[in-house]
Amino acid sequence: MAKAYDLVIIGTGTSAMVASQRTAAAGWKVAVIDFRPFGGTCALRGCDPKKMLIGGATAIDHVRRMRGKGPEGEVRLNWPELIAFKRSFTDPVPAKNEQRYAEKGIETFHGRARFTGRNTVQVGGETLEARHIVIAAGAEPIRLGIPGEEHLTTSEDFLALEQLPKRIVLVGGGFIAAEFSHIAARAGAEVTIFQRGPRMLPNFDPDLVEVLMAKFREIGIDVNVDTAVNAIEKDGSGFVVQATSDGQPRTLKADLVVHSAGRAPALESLDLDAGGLAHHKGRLKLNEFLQSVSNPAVYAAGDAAQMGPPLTPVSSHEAKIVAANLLNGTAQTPNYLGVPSVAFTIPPIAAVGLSERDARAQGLRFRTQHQTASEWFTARQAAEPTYAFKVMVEDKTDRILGAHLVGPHADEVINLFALAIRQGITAEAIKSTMFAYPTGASDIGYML
Ligand SMILES: Cc1cc2nc3c(=O)[nH]c(=O)nc-3n(C[C@H](O)[C@H](O)[C@H](O)COP(=O)(O)OP(=O)(O)OC[C@H]3O[C@@H](n4cnc5c(N)ncnc54)[C@H](O)[C@@H]3O)c2cc1C
Ligand SMILES: NC(=O)c1ccc[n+]([C@@H]2O[C@H](COP(=O)([O-])OP(=O)(O)OC[C@H]3O[C@@H](n4cnc5c(N)ncnc54)[C@H](O)[C@@H]3O)[C@@H](O)[C@H]2O)c1
Repeated sequence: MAKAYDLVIIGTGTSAMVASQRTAAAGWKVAVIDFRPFGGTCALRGCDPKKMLIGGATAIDHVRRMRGKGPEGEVRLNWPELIAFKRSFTDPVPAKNEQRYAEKGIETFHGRARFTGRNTVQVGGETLEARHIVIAAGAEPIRLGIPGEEHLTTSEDFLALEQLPKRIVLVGGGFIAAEFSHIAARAGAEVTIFQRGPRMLPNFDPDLVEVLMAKFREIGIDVNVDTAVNAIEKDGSGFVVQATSDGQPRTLKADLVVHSAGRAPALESLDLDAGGLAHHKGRLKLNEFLQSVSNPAVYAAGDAAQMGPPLTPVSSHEAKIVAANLLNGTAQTPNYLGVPSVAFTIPPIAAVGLSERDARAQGLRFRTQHQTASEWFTARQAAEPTYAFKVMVEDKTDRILGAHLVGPHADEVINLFALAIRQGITAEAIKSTMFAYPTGASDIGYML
């Protein structure tokens, strides 16, 4: 006999938590399913544990930058201690999550879910039948289709390493490669990045990435762009990485090879066809309401939906939209205006709104403030010369079209630009705002 629900959600990450709580609060009978410990990527295997490691590495980096300016003596990162500190946060997450679901009357199932019909999913030996199903299954590392890819360490495994090996190769040059390389280099590893694309961090402003690349060089990260990894071979206790760089073969020995070559919606095991769910090239076909185009009972949110950028605040926003559409009728669409993104390198790089290239491609008329600001107080007091910005303001409306920052506090200051872009606050209004001094935000007036 199938168990009956108003809503079954596949996943227990950010999207699932938000959607389940809102619908349960409205009196719906809700169940969530996960085959991993409850809590999802951000809290257990992504943003939060990563930020804890970045915190340790940042402390080391700050002391090193201040050498000869007060702080004295050698500091080094004790990796096992840092990982233990990270675990003090991550270990309690699954039990806390289970408790939150229980308190809200949301039923929980452990196991891999798959569709067996348009309104049914199976988990373990049980069949759950629901008026609606939300796919909040997140993303997983893409398959590279290269020999030896089974030797790759995932981002999940990297964040749980009890010891940090000496020679580390990162395959790919986006968010994960940038962040992990900055952590590992501060911890004393020899780090090499093989990035297939022509530059690192393609989601960020090229001029600011160029400023940040000086930091990669300074801390000894060997960045190879236009370099694709073709094969990974086992070599004793280590590996040999085979790559092609500008058409030339390249070989490198490593103790650890990390997958940082992209993630895609985790849909493979769901049996989408059994659920009557249209899909194309590994993506669900959804309408603007985040609803399946072929089965209106099913919605998706977060990384599994891949409608907006695969970031935690987007997952949360989409889950709110899905919950509203379920509860009040399908009418709301997600709004991706002013979604900030940060790569937590040390220092961080951040972006919100349009890139300069997209603003030009759209034929917009705007002024650009772009400067390397190593001599500004914010940079000097932190002994961090990596400090630059690019901000575009539309001529006609005085609205901010895009803001791009690299340097101390970029990860926090970008939020003020996000607020301005999303709420339509003009450059003049920001300039007339008083910001506490001396803070990262007190530089904003000079960036406009
Ligand atoms: C290393 C790393 C660092 C990141 N750092 C940041 C950051 O700093 N800031 C930021 O905004 N974003 C960051 N992200 C992205 C962010 O973690 C995701 O966008 C977000 O967690 C997605 O949430 P979600 O609810 O859509 O999916 P998830 O949190 O991934 O939840 C999906 C859940 O579904 C489960 N599941 C999958 N398939 C099935 C199935 N068939 N049956 C049952 N359960 C299933 C999975 O086990 C998982 O627990 C990072 C990602 C990674 C990998
Ligand atoms: N701070 C954050 O917000 C944060 C941090 C980590 C991850 N994430 C999320 O997780 C997702 C995945 O991160 P990611 O860094 O794995 O992917 P990414 O999409 O940021 O970068 C992947 C890069 O790998 C390269 N690549 C692909 N195949 C390759 C190969 N065979 N050899 C060499 N290079 C190859 C691509 O050129 C691409 O630039 C991101 O899209 C992001 O949304 C976010």
